[in-house]
Amino acid sequence: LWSISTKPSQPYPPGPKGYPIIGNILDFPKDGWQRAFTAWQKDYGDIVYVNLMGTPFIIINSLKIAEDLCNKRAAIYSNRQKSIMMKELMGWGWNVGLMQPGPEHSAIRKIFRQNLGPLNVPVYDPLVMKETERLVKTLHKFEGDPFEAVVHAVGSVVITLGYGESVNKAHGAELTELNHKALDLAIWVMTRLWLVEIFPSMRYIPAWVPGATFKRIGARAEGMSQRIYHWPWEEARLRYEQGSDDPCIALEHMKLGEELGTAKKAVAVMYGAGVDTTTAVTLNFLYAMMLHPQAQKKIQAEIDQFTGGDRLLSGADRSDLPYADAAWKESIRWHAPVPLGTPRCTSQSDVYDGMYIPKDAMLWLNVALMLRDPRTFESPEVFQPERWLESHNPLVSELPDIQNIAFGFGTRICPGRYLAERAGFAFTMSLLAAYDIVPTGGAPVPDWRDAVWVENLDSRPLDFKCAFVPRSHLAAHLLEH
Ligand code: HEM
Repeated sequence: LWSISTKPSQPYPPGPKGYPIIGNILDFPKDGWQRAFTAWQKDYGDIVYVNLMGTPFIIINSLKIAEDLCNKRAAIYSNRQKSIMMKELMGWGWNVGLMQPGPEHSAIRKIFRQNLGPLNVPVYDPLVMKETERLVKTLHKFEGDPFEAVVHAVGSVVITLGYGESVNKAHGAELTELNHKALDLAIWVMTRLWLVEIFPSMRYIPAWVPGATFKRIGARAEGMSQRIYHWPWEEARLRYEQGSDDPCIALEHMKLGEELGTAKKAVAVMYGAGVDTTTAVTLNFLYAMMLHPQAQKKIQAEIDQFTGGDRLLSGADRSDLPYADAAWKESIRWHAPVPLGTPRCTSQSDVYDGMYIPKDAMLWLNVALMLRDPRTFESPEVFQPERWLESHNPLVSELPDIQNIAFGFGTRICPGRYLAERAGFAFTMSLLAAYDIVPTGGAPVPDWRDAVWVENLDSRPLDFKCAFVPRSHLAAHLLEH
């Protein structure tokens, strides 16, 4: 009776048929969600509905629909999932990425706008360049997976920016390890279905009850998430009280003595939200370079002509390097660093194009598909920086802004996007200024059609290895000084 009386008058969006009660549980992929969602687009179209034991999932496969819902109807489509597992049991409630819109979310976004907005981010160039130089030196004649070196560079920028250089020096390595352990667990939890989300009263089951593994996972995660939240802030506060003047976002707010709780939440989320993502975008670019030596050569020629080949590149140089700028954009388009964005949730029911979207539906934005959509990009599977240059593509002004897709939409768009792009550009272009990026052991360049990436919330090349072969005196010169 309940099901008949609550049946909407409009149809749900199309999707796999499913079964009574369990819905589409049997159709739903255990992993590789982005690939499965993309395959469903062929069968069901740009908006797909699946029901997982009462939890509705809406999958958006087109940029126009994503913009219509997340930008034009932001009041309905800007919530996050009310995850009992993540927020209550695992202690991530302080994480702005999981908060519902409201005064606290807006106050934290304001802190990000002030500190990570496009006008302020260039202020951090000296810090970014210090880490760029260290990265270039670390990778001198290196052969293998550059992941560790890149994570270290991005992590140092983010921790120093948030808590100051002395906290990074003293605790950076430990903080990095803690964040990675906590995030690995959080991502594992977020990409699985938990019965406690469907039957919320299960959260009161004591942890010792056989089968209550979710409670034991929650307790383990809570210890880590609370330590990420409190410990580095307390370290920064200690230094502030001892009279340190180590510039960072935490210290600025301590000096002002206001919004401390809000600033603490803003700074605490920066590592988790910013490091793996910025590392992914940097590695994806290096991978694209290894697979496309012609594009690599063109960037290097442009850099050499601009700098004379004797200095590193910063974000400030981007406007003077049109081909490098185009290649950077193209690498984000070619492989989305966060292929499914961060899922949203509807705050109320809605009707879109005659289709019924229920309240509390989870909205998955298939960003990777939007960036390779043949309706928007010609030959989307081909890595082609020229598509972003007016000299080669007279229709360039009709292409969408890559930032407004890869970094999300509307009021929840990534607040770290300017920092991520500025640091990523400096790292990658400086590496190209110093090195040729080639396969290890003199192997031939693999066919780009065989490129594979890790399928996770953020996505980087799978089993990536390359060699950094000095191509100028730049790296040797840096190592001497
Ligand atoms: C290439 C690097 C990055 C990518 C691809 C990326 C991507 C994203 C995406 C797709 C979202 C979800 C947006 C939405 O729901 O529409 C997001 C949210 C977020 N990002 Fe980033 N991000 C990156 C780097 C960073 C950095 C460096 C920081 C901070 C230092 C950061 C902080 C955040 C925060 C706090 C949120 C949550 C915003 C909210 O829910 O209101 N991100 N990011």
